Amino acid sequence: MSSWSAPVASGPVVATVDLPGSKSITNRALILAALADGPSTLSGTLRSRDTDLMLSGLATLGVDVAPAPGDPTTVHITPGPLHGGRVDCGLAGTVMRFLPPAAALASGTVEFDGDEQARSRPLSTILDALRSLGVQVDGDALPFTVIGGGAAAGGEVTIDASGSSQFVSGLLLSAARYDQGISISHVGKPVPSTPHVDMSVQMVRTAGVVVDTSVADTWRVLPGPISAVDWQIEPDLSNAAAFLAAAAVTGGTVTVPRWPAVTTQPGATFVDVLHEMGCRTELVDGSLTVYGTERPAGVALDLHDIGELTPTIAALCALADGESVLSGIAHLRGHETDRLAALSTEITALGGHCTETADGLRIVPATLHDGTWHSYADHRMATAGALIGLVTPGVAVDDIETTAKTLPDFPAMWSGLVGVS
Ligand SMILES: O=C(O)C1=C[C@@H](OP(=O)(O)O)[C@@H](O)[C@H](O)C1
Ligand SMILES: C=C(OP(=O)(O)O)C(=O)O
Repeated sequence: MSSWSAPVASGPVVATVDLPGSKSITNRALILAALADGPSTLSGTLRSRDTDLMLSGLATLGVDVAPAPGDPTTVHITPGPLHGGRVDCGLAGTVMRFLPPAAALASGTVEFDGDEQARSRPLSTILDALRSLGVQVDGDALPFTVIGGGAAAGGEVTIDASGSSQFVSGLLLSAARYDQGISISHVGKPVPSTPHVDMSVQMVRTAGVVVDTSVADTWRVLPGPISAVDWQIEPDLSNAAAFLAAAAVTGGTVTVPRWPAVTTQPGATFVDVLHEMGCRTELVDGSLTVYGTERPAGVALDLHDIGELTPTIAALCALADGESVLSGIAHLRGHETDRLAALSTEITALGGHCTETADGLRIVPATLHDGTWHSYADHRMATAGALIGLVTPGVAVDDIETTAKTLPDFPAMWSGLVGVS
């Protein structure tokens, strides 16, 4: 496994970083385009491991996927009759949870598998939901099989989506194409990452689908066509977080252009986190600029809605000038890796104090030292290690290549922050 010496900033980082498309928006747009009533074009498409797995999965099932010559971020999607095939989900939650409800509409058997590490990610909630909606599914985790009958009944289903918002989103995205639509009711502890559910609702509505959300924790999707839409994908604001954090830990200035004025991306909330830590931000002409302080302040934050930002925020907390408590994120144990265990192990190994609580982390800053930061095949663990290494000489991040899950250019972009090419 590779070892990447994290670049060290010799002073405040001053940079402008233009981020590629959002993983979450790209993979939703791809499902909707594949099930639409005509061809669609995606512009600003993220091309990364997670989104390329979605493109390949759809192509395997009979969708015509055509990147524009010379511009891989413009992708033409022409729906076709779906048939059976083998889908590799890698470690992508959006592929393993969004594609099975679409596969249920195929004529044929669709076999799903993924990385070894993906086999322990929670899936039974959505597979049980499909079974109760009239779909034949063998298995409760990867690998599993969906035996598509060319159509699916749909109807009402009650699920406990407290383990992942993606269970709700996966059903929402394909629901209109089920004979009776799907009415999803959630019963259990609160659904995490609700901005991601809002993103799904907003995008299916943009595609002309009727969704009734007037009852709390219930999403009633009426049956009907999904309209073809030419999707313009926003930059990935969750990937932006690590770069903005570079300003926070070096007292620098980082600007991200094309920052959407209105968005459902949870990454937008990172601005509030930075304010809480003592940074200043400014949105001018569509560009967001963060002005860092010398040392961010410790914080007490409930991250239930923005769990995917936790590795970046935890790294900031390890470099802060006071204790932090991050809560509401028990579900992160089912992310790419058990992120609570991984963060506490790695921060502690570099001399910090980070302990797991029942639903989060307690981080007491200490002077960090050199050492190896392990990534656990988790892109956001890798970027968190890079952030700590930016101000801690001698940090080597193993498997930095895992950032290709959502940002293949991360090592070069990060080195660019300190002027190393
Ligand atoms: O729907 C999505 O695009 C996502 C939903 C969230 O999943 P969880 O609700 O499982 O945290 C988030 O963490 C993930 O990175 C992307
Ligand atoms: C949790 C994440 O990914 P996934 O879509 O694989 O769940 C993430 O990107 O932080």
